[in-house]
Amino acid sequence: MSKLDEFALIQFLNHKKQSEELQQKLGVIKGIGDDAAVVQHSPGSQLVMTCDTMVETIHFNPYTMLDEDVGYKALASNLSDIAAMGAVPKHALISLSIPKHYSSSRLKKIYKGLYECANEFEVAIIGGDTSKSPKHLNISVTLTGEVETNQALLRSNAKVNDLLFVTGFLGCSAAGLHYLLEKQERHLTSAKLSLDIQPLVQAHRRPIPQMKAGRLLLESKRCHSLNDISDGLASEAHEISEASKVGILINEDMIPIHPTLRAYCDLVGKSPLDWILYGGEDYHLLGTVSRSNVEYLQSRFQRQGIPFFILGEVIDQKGVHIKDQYGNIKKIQKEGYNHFN
Ligand SMILES: Nc1ncnc2c1ncn2[C@@H]1O[C@H](COP(=O)(O)OP(=O)(O)O)[C@@H](O)[C@H]1O
Ligand SMILES: Cc1ncc(C[n+]2csc(CCOP(=O)(O)OP(=O)(O)O)c2C)c(N)n1
Ligand SMILES: [Mg+2]
Ligand SMILES: [Mg+2]
Ligand SMILES: [Mg+2]
Repeated sequence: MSKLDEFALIQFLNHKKQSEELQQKLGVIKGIGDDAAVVQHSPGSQLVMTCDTMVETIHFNPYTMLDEDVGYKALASNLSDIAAMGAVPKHALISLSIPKHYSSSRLKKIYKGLYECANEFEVAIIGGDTSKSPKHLNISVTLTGEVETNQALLRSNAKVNDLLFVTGFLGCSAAGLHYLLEKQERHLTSAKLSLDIQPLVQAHRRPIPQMKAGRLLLESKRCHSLNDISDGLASEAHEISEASKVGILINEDMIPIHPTLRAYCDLVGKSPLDWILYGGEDYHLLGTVSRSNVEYLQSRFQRQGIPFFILGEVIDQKGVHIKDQYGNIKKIQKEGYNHFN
């Protein structure tokens, strides 16, 4: 038996299992292979659909997350995929599998966090499903969104000579996770955290889906490709590179490093670059834009108070490459968070 690999498995499960005709007949504009699917809806708009799961022990445990955070992040991670299409979120269905030992007060806390996120980003929770689980809690969210016809921002449109941008600091969530796993204290509240660690833990527990940035990018009509960062910069850059059949060159000197991340890395002897490239769960948007449109987008983002960092470019040599401070270029592998690895 060969070993499981997440990306190979998804490819295998879905490779030519349905005819193009059937998908076309059912209005599929973009099926498997992006942050969300796009299907024909009404004349002016298309429906966007995504689902993501959080599993206790894999995505969270009592040392890393409070119950409210689990609910909040389960929806926030789905919102991030809707943002990565440039779409507006609409309706959500929640599926819960609950082990016997969970109390109703814990579930109420999970739902408190879930509704907090839903109300903040104007998502209607319209249903779901509930079952018992043998051991661990599992929360799955299916989220819909709406986008103007044929305007969804795909991974597959990056053009050689584009510049690569990101909408915020990376690596903070992975550093926050590292801190929480080392600390080994159950249900650690934010009030008990020192100020210098709070931004990292907050980035891990309460990621902010980049809804405004996604819409700004779509409405500007100047963004070529877009992806959200759930598995790390390296992995998501590879996804753009593969889908667009181009290469990506990241300039190490241009990668923004949050001062709190730098300070924490100095303290624990870790490299910020490792967490930035391979950590994941940042939920910022990574995309490409032609050089002539960078200034325009930079000023639009600045006016909205949203970060917009240029960190590389699109090249015609396949793969993802990184240039260090001495000008040396090396290839980076598609590593990062991969279930089963
Ligand atoms: N079990 C599955 N069956 C069918 N499609 C899947 C399955 N798991 C993932 N996919 C599809 O594979 C693509 C990649 O999924 P994923 O890596 O989870 O994306 P993301 O990181 O944006 O959430 C998406 O288009 C998703 O819908
Ligand atoms: C206890 C614990 N261990 C490890 C992690 C790290 N982790 C788990 S899943 C994941 C990647 C994101 O989740 P995934 O299910 O791959 O989401 P998707 O890419 O489908 O959006 C990371 C970095 C964590 N969040 N919690
Ligand atoms: Mg995604
Ligand atoms: Mg997913
Ligand atoms: Mg993933």
